[in-house]
Amino acid sequence: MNDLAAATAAPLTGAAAPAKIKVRDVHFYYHGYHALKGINMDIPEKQVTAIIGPSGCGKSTLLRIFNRIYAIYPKLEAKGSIELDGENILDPSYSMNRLRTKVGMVFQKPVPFPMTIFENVAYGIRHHERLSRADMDIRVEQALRSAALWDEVKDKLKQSALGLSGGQQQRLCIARGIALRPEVLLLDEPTSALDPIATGRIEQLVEELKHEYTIVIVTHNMQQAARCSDRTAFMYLGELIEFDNTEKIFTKPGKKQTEDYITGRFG
Ligand SMILES: Nc1ncnc2c1ncn2[C@@H]1O[C@H](COP(=O)(O)OP(=O)(O)OP(=O)(O)O)[C@@H](O)[C@H]1O
Repeated sequence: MNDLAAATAAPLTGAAAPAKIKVRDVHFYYHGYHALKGINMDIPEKQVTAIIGPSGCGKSTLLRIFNRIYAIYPKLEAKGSIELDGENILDPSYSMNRLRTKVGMVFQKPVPFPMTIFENVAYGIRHHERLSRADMDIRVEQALRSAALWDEVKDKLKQSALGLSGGQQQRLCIARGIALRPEVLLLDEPTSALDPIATGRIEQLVEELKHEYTIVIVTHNMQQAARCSDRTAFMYLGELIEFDNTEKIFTKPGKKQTEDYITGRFG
């Protein structure tokens, strides 16, 4: 195969992993404001994809489309298609309930519910499934273990989640997301409210979770993207400028705008 044929045959990701999510010509409008302009990308399965770029470039908007959270607000509109395992999640016939079980989301600021640690995790499960008490205990323990929080909370499951530290609260929110057994985990600046030790713990957790989940993380922190992602997408003014292996983006970016951003010349 010559170079041109090889390049044509290669998936958009250029990565070995198959695409879990295929984004095709996605545009997004906030009351007419054109916030995303024709995004095309393949998010590889069971890898970590980081989205970076200056403030206001559309990172969070793109992430939020992956679970259609914008649909709860009137007059916000997405065009194009986002295929999750081959089905377009932007199609209104794709049920929100189904999407919630497949795609979990963790926000910038951990917001535990004002209830016990156990109930924080069990609450979402009850919405989707009927489990016996024993099965629920097992599910909650599994989720807390996966979020690397079990050992710290196993003796105080009946205490309020509001008494946990910020880093523990964020891991609890991750446990809450994992409890529904999603396939994709969206993390919107999950460590920006945390100290360096708690941040390190979450980054380590992301590294562990990627063996089971497809992870997309929005971060302002370029070192974080470099440390914990396999692929990095650089966005600017609503456009996807470059999307490649993280190492390449940070050592040999293909576009000048990417280079200017990662070398701190703007942003
Ligand atoms: N609810 C909204 N209504 C109107 N415009 C919005 C709304 N949310 C975001 N925008 C605009 O859409 C653009 C993209 O915003 P978005 O929050 O996705 O950027 P971002 O890259 O995540 O920024 P940051 O890094 O500051 O969080 C910005 O110009 C922003 O002002």
